[in-house]
Amino acid sequence: MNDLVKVSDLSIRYGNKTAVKQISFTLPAGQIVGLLGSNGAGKTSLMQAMMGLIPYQGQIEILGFNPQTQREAMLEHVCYIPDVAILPPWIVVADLLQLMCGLHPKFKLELAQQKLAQTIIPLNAKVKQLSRGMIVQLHLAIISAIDAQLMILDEPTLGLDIPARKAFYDMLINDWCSDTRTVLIATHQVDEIENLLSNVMMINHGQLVLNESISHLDERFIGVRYGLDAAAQIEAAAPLHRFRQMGGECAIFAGNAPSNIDQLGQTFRVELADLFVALAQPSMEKPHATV
Ligand SMILES: Nc1ncnc2c1ncn2[C@@H]1O[C@H](COP(=O)(O)OP(=O)(O)OP(=O)(O)O)[C@@H](O)[C@H]1O
Repeated sequence: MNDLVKVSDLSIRYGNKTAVKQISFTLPAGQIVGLLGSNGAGKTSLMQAMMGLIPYQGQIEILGFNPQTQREAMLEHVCYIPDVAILPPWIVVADLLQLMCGLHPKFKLELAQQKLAQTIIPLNAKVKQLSRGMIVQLHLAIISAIDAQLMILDEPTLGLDIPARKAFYDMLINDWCSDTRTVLIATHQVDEIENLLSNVMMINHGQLVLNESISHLDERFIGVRYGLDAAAQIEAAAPLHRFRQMGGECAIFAGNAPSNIDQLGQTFRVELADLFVALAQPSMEKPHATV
């Protein structure tokens, strides 16, 4: 498989603080990968290291380039957007497009203009005169006109309302993603991206606690809603996580579900948000959850 990203044994330190601890993973082409983790888990640090913006220990290869020593060449094929919801309010749309030509070598001005022509955004408007939804459309026109192979988005929909967030992801998937491109998205909005992702990575306290394709999650994790009569058996089977939902007790198992789980209660597919909570618990001991 064609791996666009290879990370091995990556650690990131800020003084005495270790933000990312010896993580390894690869990202093949054609994936939409969600990078999930609690506040301070290490998502931004990982992305910044991948972009060669901060020092790190270990190996990172982005499209065959070393981000530390070959950053300029790497950036011709990669697009990193720390926060797409922020554009300078004073800038005129047409000038922004021109600015982008200087900022990214693979920015296709004509393509961005075509995309904008499909919206009601006037080229002579200032960003501050646009509605939030229009600003999202402007961002999307810019992003989808970047002919990169790897897109790295850090909290792309921060501050946007629900329709604008949905529009952002719809257009990202429809207009930018392809079999040869991969996008890595760090977000806290687990629910809204669950159905878009091909893969999910979860970081907890700088460690990679999950790296899995969405299609395989069902094979690895199962949930069960159970009554009081089954509580002792569920507890004895050491679930990864237990929680209450709609007045019922629920448990999540990771590969160690009791063989008679169907008889203990009603089984269900584990949602990413619940898995996230399960794997992001303060306890670092997760005997059944392996990457
Ligand atoms: N420049 C810095 N100097 C010192 N410590 C830092 C610096 N940047 C990040 N950290 C620390 O590294 C850890 C990881 O931070 P990081 O920003 O990568 O997390 P994150 O997962 O992106 O968090 P959030 O979801 O809150 O944005 C945190 O403990 C943070 O305090």
